[in-house]
Amino acid sequence: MLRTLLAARSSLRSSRKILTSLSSPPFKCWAPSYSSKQGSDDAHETVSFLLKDTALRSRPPRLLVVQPRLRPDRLLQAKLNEALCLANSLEEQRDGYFLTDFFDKELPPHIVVQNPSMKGHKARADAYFGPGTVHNIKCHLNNAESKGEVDAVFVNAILSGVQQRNLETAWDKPVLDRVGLIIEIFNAHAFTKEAKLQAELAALTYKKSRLVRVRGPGGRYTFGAAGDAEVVSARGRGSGGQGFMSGAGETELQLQRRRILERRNYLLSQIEEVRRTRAIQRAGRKRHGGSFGQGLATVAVVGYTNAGKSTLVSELSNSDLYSDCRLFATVDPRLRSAVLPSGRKMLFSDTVGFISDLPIQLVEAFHATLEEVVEADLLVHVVDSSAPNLDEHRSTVFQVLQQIGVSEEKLLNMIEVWNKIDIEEECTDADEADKYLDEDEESDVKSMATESETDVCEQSRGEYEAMEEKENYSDGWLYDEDTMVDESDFCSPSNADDQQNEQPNKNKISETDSLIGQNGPHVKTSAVTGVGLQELLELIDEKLSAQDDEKLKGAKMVERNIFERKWRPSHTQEDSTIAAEQ
Ligand SMILES: Nc1nc2c(ncn2[C@@H]2O[C@H](COP(=O)(O)OP(=O)(O)OP(=O)(O)O)[C@@H](O)[C@H]2O)c(=O)[nH]1
Ligand SMILES: [Mg+2]
Repeated sequence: MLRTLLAARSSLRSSRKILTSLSSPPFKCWAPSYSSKQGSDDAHETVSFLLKDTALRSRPPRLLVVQPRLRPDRLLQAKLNEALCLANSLEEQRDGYFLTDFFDKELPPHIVVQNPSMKGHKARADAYFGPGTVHNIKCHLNNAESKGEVDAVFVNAILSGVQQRNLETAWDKPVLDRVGLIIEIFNAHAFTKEAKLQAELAALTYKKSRLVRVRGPGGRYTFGAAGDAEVVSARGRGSGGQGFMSGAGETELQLQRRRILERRNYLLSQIEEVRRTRAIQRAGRKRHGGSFGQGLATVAVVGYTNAGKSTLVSELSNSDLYSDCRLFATVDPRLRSAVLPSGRKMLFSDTVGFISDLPIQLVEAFHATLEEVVEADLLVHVVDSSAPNLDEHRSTVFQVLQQIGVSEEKLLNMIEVWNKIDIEEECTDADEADKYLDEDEESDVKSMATESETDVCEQSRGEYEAMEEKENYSDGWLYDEDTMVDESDFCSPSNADDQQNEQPNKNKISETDSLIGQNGPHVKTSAVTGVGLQELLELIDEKLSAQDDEKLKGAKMVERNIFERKWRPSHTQEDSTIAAEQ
C-alpha cells in the first residue's frame, strides 16, 4: 500500500514537473449519430461520445491507463506521466471552468504492460497486445472497477480500427488510443467557432478510418458497433425505383461514409472562410497594423504542450491568457500586442501546443490556425527545461514545424527559450534531500507495474486459456496467419534490454540538431518568476530589426537596379522596327 502511495506520489510529482493539464471527453468511434441537418453546428456535440452521457457531463470520465513498457525506465516514466496527465485532462469545462483543480485529481488507475513492438516483434494485427496481456488488462480493469467505476480504457499507443474494436469487445469498455484521446481533448477544449470546426474535422477524419468490419449479434458481418448493423436501403426497397431501375441500395457503411463526407464538406467550406478572413487580417496587419501606419510584426510562440507558452505570452504582453496544467489548455489561437525595449510595437501569437505522435488529422484540420505560425515574422520555441525527455520534445516540435511548411530560414532564425528554470533550480536544491527517496520510488514504480502484471497474470493464466476457448474476442477471422503470439506477454517481467525504441528518436534528434545548428537555448526564462523575460524581449527586438534591415537592403537593391538600368529597346523590338521601315 505504502509502495503504491509512494509510486503514485512520485508519478504525480513528476507529472507536475513535466506536464500541465488538459481535459476532454473520450472518443468512441462507432455508430456516427449525425442528424441529416448538414449545416447545423449542433453536430459538433455528437463528436464526443462518452461525454454525451449526462452522468459523465457532471463528472470527469475515469480512464484506466494502459502504458506499453519502454526502455530505458526514464523514458517509460516520462511517457507514463504524460499518459496520466492526458487521461486526467479528459474533462469538459462547465461555464468556462473545470470542475476540479488538476492537482486535486486522483491519479487514474494505470498499468504498465509488455510492449508488443519491442524485441524486434510486430504488434499483433488483431488486438495489438498478445492474448495474455489482453486478459491481464481485463483483470486490472475488473480490479479498478471494484474501487470505482471505469468509463473507458486509454491505451497509450496508436491502434488500428480492428485492434480497437477487438479490445473493446474483450474488455467490454470503450477504448481510446493516443490519437483518439488527443482529438477528443481538442474537441473538449475548443472554445471558438474556428477551433470547434477544426477539431470536429479532425475527429471526422479519424472516425472515417475507423469504420471497420465486425461480426454482428446475428453472426453476419457488418460495419459499426455490434447490433448497429443494418442495410438501410436494400435493392428494390427504399431506393426509389423498381426492378432493374432500383439500383443496389445503400449499405450501412455507405450511409455512414456519406454522412461523414457531407459533414466534412460543410466543415471544409466553413474553415475555408476562416482561412480567408485570417489571411485578410494578416495582410492588413503586415501593411499598416502599427501605430504609425507601418507594418506590425508577428512573433509566433510555439512548443510542446504545457511548456508554458501562454504563461510566457501573458507575462511578455502584460495580458491574461488562459494557462493551465491540463495538456492542450490552448486550442484557440490568440494574439496579444506588446512593446519591445526599442519602443516598437509587435504581436505575439499564442497557439496550440504540439505532442509526440501528434495525429496527422489534427495537423491537417488545424491548417488555418497553424498558418499563423507559417506566416509569422519570427518564431519563439518554448521548451520546458524541466522535462526529462526534453530532447524528444524539441525534435517533435521541429518535425511538426517542418511538416506544416515552416521554411528552413525561419527555423534557423528561431529563438529557443528554455522555460521553467525555476523548477530546475528548485530540483537541484531538493535533489540532495530526495536522492535516496527517489531511488526507492523509482524502483517502486517499476516493481508496481511488473508485480501488478505478474500477480493477476499468474493467478489466471490457466483460467485464461479456458476462457480464450469460450470468449473469442477477436472473432477468429481477424487473426492473420502472420500474426505472432508473443509468449513473453504471458506474465514474464521484461528483462530484455531492448534499446530499439529509443533509436528512432536519437536519429530524429541528431537531424534536428544539425538543422538548427545549436544544442542549447538562446535564453533561459521563468514565466512565473519573470527571470529572463527582458533578455528575451531584447533578443526579439534585435532579430526583428535585423530582418527589417535585410528587407530594406533588398528593397534598395531592387530600386537601384531599376534606376541604374538604361532603357534600350529589346532586340525583337529593334528588329521589328527595322523590318517595318524596310
Ligand atoms: N514553475 C513554473 N511553472 C510554469 C512556468 N511557465 C508556465 N508554468 C506552468 O505550466 C503550466 C502550463 O502553462 P501554459 O502556459 O498553459 O502552457 P502552454 O505551453 O500554453 O500549454 P498548452 O496550451 O497546453 O499547449 C501552468 O500550470 C503554468 O502555471 C514557469 O516558468 N515555471
Ligand atoms: Mg497554452
